[in-house]
Amino acid sequence: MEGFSVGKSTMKTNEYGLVSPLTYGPGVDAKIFDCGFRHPVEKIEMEHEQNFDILQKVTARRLQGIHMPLRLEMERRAAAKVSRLPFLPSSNLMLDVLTGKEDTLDFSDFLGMPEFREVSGQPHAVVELYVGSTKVHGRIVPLTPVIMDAFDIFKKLRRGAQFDLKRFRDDALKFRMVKDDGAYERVSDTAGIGRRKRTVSETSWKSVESNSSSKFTKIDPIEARKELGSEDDEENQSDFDQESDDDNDGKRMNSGVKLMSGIDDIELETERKKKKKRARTKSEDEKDLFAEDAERVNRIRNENRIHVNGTDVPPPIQSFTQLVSEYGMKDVLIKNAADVGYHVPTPIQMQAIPLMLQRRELLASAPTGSGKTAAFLIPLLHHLKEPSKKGIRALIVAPTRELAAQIHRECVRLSEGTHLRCHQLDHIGKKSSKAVRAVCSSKCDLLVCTPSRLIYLLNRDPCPITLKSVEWLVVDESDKLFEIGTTGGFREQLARIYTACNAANVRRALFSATFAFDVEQWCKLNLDNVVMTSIGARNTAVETVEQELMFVGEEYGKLVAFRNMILKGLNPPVLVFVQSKDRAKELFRELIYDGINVDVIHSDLTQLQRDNVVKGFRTGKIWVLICTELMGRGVDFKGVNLVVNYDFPPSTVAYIHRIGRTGRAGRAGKAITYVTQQDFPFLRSIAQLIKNSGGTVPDFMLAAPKASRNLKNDLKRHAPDRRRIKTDPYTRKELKDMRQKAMMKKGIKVEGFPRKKRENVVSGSSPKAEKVEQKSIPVHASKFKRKSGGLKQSKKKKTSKENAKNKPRIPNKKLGGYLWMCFVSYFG
Ligand SMILES: Nc1ncnc2c1ncn2[C@@H]1O[C@H](COP(=O)(O)OP(=O)(O)OP(=O)(O)O)[C@@H](O)[C@H]1O
Repeated sequence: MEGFSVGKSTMKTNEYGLVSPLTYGPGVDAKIFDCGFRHPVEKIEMEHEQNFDILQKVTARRLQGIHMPLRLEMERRAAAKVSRLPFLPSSNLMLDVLTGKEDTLDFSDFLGMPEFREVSGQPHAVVELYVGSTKVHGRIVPLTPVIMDAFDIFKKLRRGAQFDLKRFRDDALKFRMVKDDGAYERVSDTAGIGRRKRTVSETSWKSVESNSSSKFTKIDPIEARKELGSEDDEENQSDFDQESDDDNDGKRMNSGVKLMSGIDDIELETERKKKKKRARTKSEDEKDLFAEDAERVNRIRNENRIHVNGTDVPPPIQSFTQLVSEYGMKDVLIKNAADVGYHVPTPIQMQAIPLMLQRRELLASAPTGSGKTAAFLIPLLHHLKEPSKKGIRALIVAPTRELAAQIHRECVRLSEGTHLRCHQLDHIGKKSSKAVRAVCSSKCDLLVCTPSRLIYLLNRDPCPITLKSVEWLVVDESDKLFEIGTTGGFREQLARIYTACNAANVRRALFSATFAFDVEQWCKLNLDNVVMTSIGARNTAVETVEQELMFVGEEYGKLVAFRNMILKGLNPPVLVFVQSKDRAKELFRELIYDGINVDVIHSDLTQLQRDNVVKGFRTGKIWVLICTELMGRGVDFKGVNLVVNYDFPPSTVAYIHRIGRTGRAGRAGKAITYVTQQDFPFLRSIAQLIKNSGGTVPDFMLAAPKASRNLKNDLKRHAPDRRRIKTDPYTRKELKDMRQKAMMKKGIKVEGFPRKKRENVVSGSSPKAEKVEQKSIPVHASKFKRKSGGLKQSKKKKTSKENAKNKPRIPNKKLGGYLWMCFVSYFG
């Protein structure tokens, strides 16, 4: 690595000895090109001087990860005399721009066809370019002092390029590249432009006369070739030969001069033509190869339904072993992947892995269960290489603890034998876990966590954790983490984490099964040359799942339908989604006596209880797991056969994720969604989604009215009120509560509901608060309070007369009838 200063900034050359231009000056638009491709990698409009920094940043990034040399093309390339861009291995060359004044700008890389010019009495290879709107000439000079004259530079620059001698005839004449009489003379002297070497053409056409066709001195071509010098030299000049030959042909035709005489000359000519043909086929071959390659890449992408949006996207891989040969990945990682059962990459892995290996920032979306976890873990483990004392270098954020635990498990399996330390931030409290201690003492290379836990640590004073050495920030279920919740949501937490990862070289990758518009916009604005990749159509349900919408009438119809399904025969494991933890508990109480192994998971359970339930479900001890949205995303239970949406999902996105718990990794699965009258306003979008993914949906469902945006947003914020899941008789208290609730909903004022907080006359606090207080206050004080009678007074029994007076009317006959029906059906 060699460092040098260009203009105001200092840059380092990479292994190819390349540095991209830094100093173009305000008002010049520049495009950076990757030489393998013709798409501009970046376009920077340089309006201010600060923009140099942007260009420098972009360039620095490119130098880190790109395996191919960079090219820079002036925006006004059309104005330059270039028909085909020469491949420019510009190591050791720089462009000295001659502005006519004293100031000189330095360029280390440029594109343009050089001409020969006399600069300060010396011949130089010069290119024409623009600085701002001013046309200037740049002199190509060696960057470090080496013995290189203008011709050497010229030769080097024009390798692979067409050189138009006709066009640059004046220059060619000036530097005696052609003869005044029209015949061309080849200049192959490496010592200086003025010295000439006799060439085959020269020796053959020793005497060229404008209007004579007879006076030729015959020269032995073999001798001539000997004179010409080494074979190597000739090879180097092949392009030149070709062009000068072209021109020679033209000249000869024009002037009507016969240039050849004798068999040897003919032989020589045939040989030259053959050579020319060979050279042509070579360049054509190259072109064909490039076209073929592009076609092959497109074919692979089409076959796997890979869509990419971004510049300079590497081709997808087709096998994991390709990673070893093309990216130098350690065998152990490939072996670990094979041990886990990953032999062929899934489409998202095919494209996301090479992107991340090239340190590209990306937003990836692929169907549920398509292997996104490995798609980011494999390149992360490759980048981390081996344990380091720097601290956390890769951070993975996931919305739920269960998902974080799952990612951590997979990470541990894939990193076996690498000695990398992967941890999950799980238990934080007085008794911090081993993982937390490791994280706090920088003995962690890769950390998986939920945002809240990380924020908890970051908010501590003194902060026990640093994210300054994070090189990769991966956000799984990115659209969920971008959600703005009622209490601030994940977005704020994510923003905090994002700003805490402030290393200069940090890269970010966002993954999800669903694409959200705001995430996409954010990525475009904030990520560096982001690539967006998606598999198949965006925001669609996974195709391996058979989907069904079942109309069940009213709320109680759901339980009937579920029991019917059990009677017909259940194919466990089954996941049942309800909208809230209360409803999860209710359904659990209903099903527990039905003779099936059922359990429930929700956020009210302790961590240990949640872990045990998940474990039980994974090991097959639990057949039916009732859960909330908590398990809706990311969690990978192998072989779930059926997903039941007991409560209608709040959005199509939630639906996609919920039903994605089945039909994973190409397996088949089934999803049933119960629809009640109440769900009709939200039915249409999901019905349409099912239809689009090949499912059958009754027409009346497709014709359901469209929900307004407000209604949809409301549904996202608050789950709809649903009747309780219950078949055993209601207690008197429950009945009363239900009646009152129904009346409240209709806007009828009900006395005593919701029950007013009974205030203590003395303290002004509620009895509950008082109880807590009483525990902490001294005995004598509590005695005093009780004696004061505040509480007793409020508990004073009402007379039957008062009760009758206060008894609310029951305007809802329907509800009464329904309750009566429940009562009769249960006891009858
Ligand atoms: N290359 C592969 N070959 C075979 N199986 C794979 C491969 N990659 C991943 N899997 C398996 O596919 C299943 C789903 O993977 P993963 O959990 O990463 O999916 P996902 O795309 O993250 O899903 P979700 O969107 O639901 O989070 C896992 O059981 C995993 O072991």
